[in-house]
Amino acid sequence: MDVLTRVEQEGAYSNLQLNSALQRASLSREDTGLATELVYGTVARLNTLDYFLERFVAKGLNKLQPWVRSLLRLSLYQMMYLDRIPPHAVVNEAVNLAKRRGHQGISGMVNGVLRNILRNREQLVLPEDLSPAKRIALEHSHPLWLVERWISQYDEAVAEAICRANNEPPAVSVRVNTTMISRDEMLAEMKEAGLDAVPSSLSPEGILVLSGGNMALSDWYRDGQISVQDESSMLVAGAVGPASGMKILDCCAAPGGKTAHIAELMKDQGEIIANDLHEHKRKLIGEQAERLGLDTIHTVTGNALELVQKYPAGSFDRILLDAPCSGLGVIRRKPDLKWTKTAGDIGEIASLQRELLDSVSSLLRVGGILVYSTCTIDSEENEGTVQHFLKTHPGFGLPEDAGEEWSKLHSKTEGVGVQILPQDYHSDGFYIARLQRFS
Ligand SMILES: C[S@@+](CC[C@H](N)C(=O)[O-])C[C@H]1O[C@@H](n2cnc3c(N)ncnc32)[C@H](O)[C@@H]1O
Repeated sequence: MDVLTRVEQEGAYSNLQLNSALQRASLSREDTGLATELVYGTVARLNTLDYFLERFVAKGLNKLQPWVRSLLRLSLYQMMYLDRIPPHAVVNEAVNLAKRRGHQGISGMVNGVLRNILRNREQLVLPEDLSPAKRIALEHSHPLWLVERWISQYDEAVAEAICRANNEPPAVSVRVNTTMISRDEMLAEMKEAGLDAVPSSLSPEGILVLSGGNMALSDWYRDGQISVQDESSMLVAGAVGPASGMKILDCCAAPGGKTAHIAELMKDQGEIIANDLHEHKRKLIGEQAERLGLDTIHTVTGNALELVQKYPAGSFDRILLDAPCSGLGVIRRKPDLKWTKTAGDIGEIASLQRELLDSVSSLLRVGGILVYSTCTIDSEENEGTVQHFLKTHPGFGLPEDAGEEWSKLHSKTEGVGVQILPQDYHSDGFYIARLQRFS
C-alpha cells in the first residue's frame, strides 16, 4: 500500500520503490512474490480498478486520502484478478490495515465499500455500448489515448492484442556467452541442474528458462557464461553483423547488453567503442565486459550528438544506435510507463532520435552497416524516424546482402525495419532497422 501510494503521489518508479520496500521488510520468498504481484498487478490494472471502484465509493475516489485509494485498489485487484486469495481474507486484511493507519470511520468505510462490491460482483462488468477503443482501454487496462494511437497506427485487432500481451508476464531468457561455452553445452548443464530450458527460436545464442528462478543469481551468470536478456534485444547484435577485427561504435550503450553480445559475436577480436551519456551508466558497461571476460570493449561517456567531434568521419565498419525511446514495447516489465508517458513525450523523443541518427551516420564508412533500434512499438519513433532519415540521406539504403537470419525476420514486414510486437513471439516489443551506406 505504501509503495503504491508513493508511486502515485511522487511519480516514483514502482520497481525502485518496491525493491527498497522489500529490502526493508525482509519477507519470506512467497510473501515477496505476493507483494510484487500486488504492486505490479495493481499498477497494471489501474484504470479498470478505478472505473469499477467509482461505482462503489459514494464521494468519489479522488476525495479519498491517497493511502485509502491505494488500499481499495489493491484489494479490488485481488478480488478481480487473483484466484487464490479468499475474498473475506482480502476484506479482513484491508480493514485491519485501515484501522492501523487511520481511524474507525475509515476502516468502516473500507469495510462497507469492499463488502458492497462482494455482494454485487455482477456489477464488475463493462457496459456493452462502449466504443471499441474505450472497451479495449478498460478491458486490458491501458490509457485511451494510447489505444486510439495504436488503432490508428495498426488496427483494432492488433491494438487489442498488444494491450492483452502487455498484461502477460514476460518470459525469462538468457544469452550464452559463446566465447566461453556453446549454447548446446549450456543447455545440457541447465538440464542436468534440473532446469526446464529450451533453445530460443529467435536468437542462436538465446535460451528460454521456463523454470529456474532469478538467473542473475546463478553461478553461470557470476562466471560470465550467461547474461539475462530479452529475446528481442538479442536480435540486434545479429543485425549489426559484426565480425572479428571490425571497428564498431555503439552510441547509446549502457548498461551494455548489446555491446557485450556484439563483442561475443566478434570472438572478442576487434574494437568496440561503447558510449553513453551518463557516467554512472557507462560504468555498468565496464562491469558487464569484465564479468564476461571481454577485452574489446572501450567505454566512453558523452552525448552521442558530439561523437562526430571525437572520431573521424567514416571511421567505423558498423554503428549501432540503440536509441533512447518511449519504451512502449516493455510495458509488461514496466507497467507505470503506460500511465506516465504522453503523446508529447513521444514527439519529443522522436525528434531527438532523428537528430541522433543524422549525426552519427557520418561516422560510418562507405559500405558499412548502421543499425537503428528501439524498445518501443510507436511508428513515429521507429519507421517514421528511419523513413525520414532515408529521405534526407540518399547515400543510405537497405543492405544488398542481408544474411539469412535477417532476411527471414525481415520477410514478414513491408517496412524498412522489423517491428516486433509483444504478442508476436512473447518477447519485448522492439524495432530494428538495418541500413547500409552506399556513398
Ligand atoms: C535503450 S538504452 C540502451 C540499452 C543498451 N544498448 C543495452 O543494450 O544495454 C538507451 C541509452 O541511451 C542513453 N542516452 C540517452 N540519451 C543519450 C545521448 N544523447 N547520448 C548518448 N547516450 C544517450 C541512456 O543513458 C540509455 O542508457
